[in-house]
Amino acid sequence: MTARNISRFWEWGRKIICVGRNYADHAKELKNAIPSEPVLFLKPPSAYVTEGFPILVPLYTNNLHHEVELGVVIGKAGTSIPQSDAMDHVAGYALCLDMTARDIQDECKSKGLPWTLAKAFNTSCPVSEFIPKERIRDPGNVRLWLKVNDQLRQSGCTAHMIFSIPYLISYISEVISLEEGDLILTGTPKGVSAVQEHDELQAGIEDVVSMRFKVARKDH
Ligand SMILES: O=C([O-])CC(=O)C(=O)O
Ligand SMILES: [Mg+2]
Repeated sequence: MTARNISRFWEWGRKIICVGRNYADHAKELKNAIPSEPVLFLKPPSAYVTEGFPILVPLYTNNLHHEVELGVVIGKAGTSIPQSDAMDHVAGYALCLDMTARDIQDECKSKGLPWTLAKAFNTSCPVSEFIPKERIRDPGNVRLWLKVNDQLRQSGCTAHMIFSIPYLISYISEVISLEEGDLILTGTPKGVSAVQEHDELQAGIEDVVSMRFKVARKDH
């Protein structure tokens, strides 16, 4: 058996831990309160999709949104990681989309139900190629952007995260042990909007990476 390569972390079957409402401008656009503690939810590894494959719109939504986010790939396992050691547990990054069935999420919110159907469906986590840690010197200060059919929809800077990457690693690992190959999605800045079948999404991290995905309707 060949050694597993972290640059294909999405094939490892590890956890995807997502942080919600980590940018005040996005919390505001959806009329949510600014959180005093991180809001967490999970996606299963079956949510991964890589370039060359389409993002599939679930049959039960009429309002699928894009959310561009910086993903942090864990390279060293840990529990109760202190903030001061947190960056030693990072192998690298990936640009990610947290695809969200907004109509279903709104329904879940109003009924007090979990967001699984809104956030965790197949292809709900498109990812870029793996970005080795050295290629982003300051992950707390990079610009993320997303275009739909060449129109800029999201442009935000990770400097505006409410909770920093070291804080998130420490906070999450207190509750959920982190393992090599896990991915943390750090939340989206403002500008989320609906996508339709045949749309093309392009997203990037300035000077570091860009990626492209088509949207397709799931077959019955
Ligand atoms: O659905 C939401 O608004 C929460 C979320 O994932 C984010 O803020 O990135
Ligand atoms: Mg999100």
